[in-house]
Amino acid sequence: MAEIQLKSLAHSYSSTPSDPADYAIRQLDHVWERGGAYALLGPSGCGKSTMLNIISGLVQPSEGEVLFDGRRVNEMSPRERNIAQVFQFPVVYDSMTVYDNLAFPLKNNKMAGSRIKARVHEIAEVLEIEDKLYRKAKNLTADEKQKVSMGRGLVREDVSAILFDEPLTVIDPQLKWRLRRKLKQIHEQFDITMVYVTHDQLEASTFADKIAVMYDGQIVQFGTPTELFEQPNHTFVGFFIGSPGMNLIEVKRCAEGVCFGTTVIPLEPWQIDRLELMKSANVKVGIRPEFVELARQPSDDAFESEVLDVEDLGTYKIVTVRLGDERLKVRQSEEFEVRVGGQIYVSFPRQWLKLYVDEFLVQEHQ
Ligand SMILES: Nc1ncnc2c1ncn2[C@@H]1O[C@H](COP(=O)(O)OP(=O)(O)OP(=O)(O)O)[C@@H](O)[C@H]1O
Repeated sequence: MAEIQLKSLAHSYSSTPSDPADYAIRQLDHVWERGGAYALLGPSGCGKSTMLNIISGLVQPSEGEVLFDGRRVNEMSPRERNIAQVFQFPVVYDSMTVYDNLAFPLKNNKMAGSRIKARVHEIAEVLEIEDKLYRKAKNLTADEKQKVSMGRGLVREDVSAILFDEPLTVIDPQLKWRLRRKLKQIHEQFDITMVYVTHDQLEASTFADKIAVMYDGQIVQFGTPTELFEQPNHTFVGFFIGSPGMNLIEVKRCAEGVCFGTTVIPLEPWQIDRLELMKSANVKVGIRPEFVELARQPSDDAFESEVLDVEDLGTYKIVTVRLGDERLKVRQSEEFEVRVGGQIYVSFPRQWLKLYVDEFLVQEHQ
């Protein structure tokens, strides 16, 4: 397994890129550490597959370097890089048995017969396809074929990394959860560098120790699921992670902090200091629905608002309130009694109120 470093990497599918929008990957530096379990999370078209294909060597980056353990691999073929890649749809040899499909990459590497047998059985057991080993792949269901496809990647002990490109798309929803857990277990057992591409936050956080969130060809944040939730570095991370996503309000500077309409939101002194140094007019505040507080009685730091909607989700409620012209989502416990059309008082605990300038988080220590 290897540490994978992307150095000043950028990629455009156009031969004459002239502005940032022509790039599928905008210039970035990133390190996937040796043995880590990572997810690459982002919406359709943000550049996830392009990044994976650059790592595996299927795509040559137009700028920058790919280094495995410090060694440049740009000129190396996928085979020379020794990367296993599992795609969205199964890649199996239909006419071969499951056993032969799994043994194929090992035979290619001239592994001894007895070791091949042991390894194929080990992986088949982990993936729960031992009873299918001597069936022809063409007779398997789509789920089973994808398990074989994953097994073909996992079976190789010597790989630099395993890259998964939305591997559970064809898998039945019931099985998806189990397979995700399985992959995590396999990672713990074999300690291989794994990068898992997905647009599903749940899939990313069950599999990965750290998640790289991609947006518009950039990695906007690389952190643990908790960091992405509690301290989103970019408004996109706030919006994309969480259900519902972060409340984001466009604001203007004013004496005590920032304001929208007649609502003034006080800021911490360090936030005011930082804001003074920044010229941009693109200023937002963000707060997650989980951290907004609601009360039936007024208080000094609460704003009067109207309840627009209550969505009961069984174990909790999502309350929509109107504050000025803004609509905010608030997550409340099932027991919290609230009536549509009623008055309610909203407050924003300071530690959870985030300030964004040009979509990036303003931090105390930058
Ligand atoms: N072979 C190609 N030629 C030209 N443009 C491409 C090619 N492959 C991808 N793109 C473009 O590059 C951008 C990034 O695509 P990419 O497939 O890497 O994103 P993604 O995040 O993996 O999306 P998805 O989840 O839909 O697969 C998109 O605008 C896409 O249209």
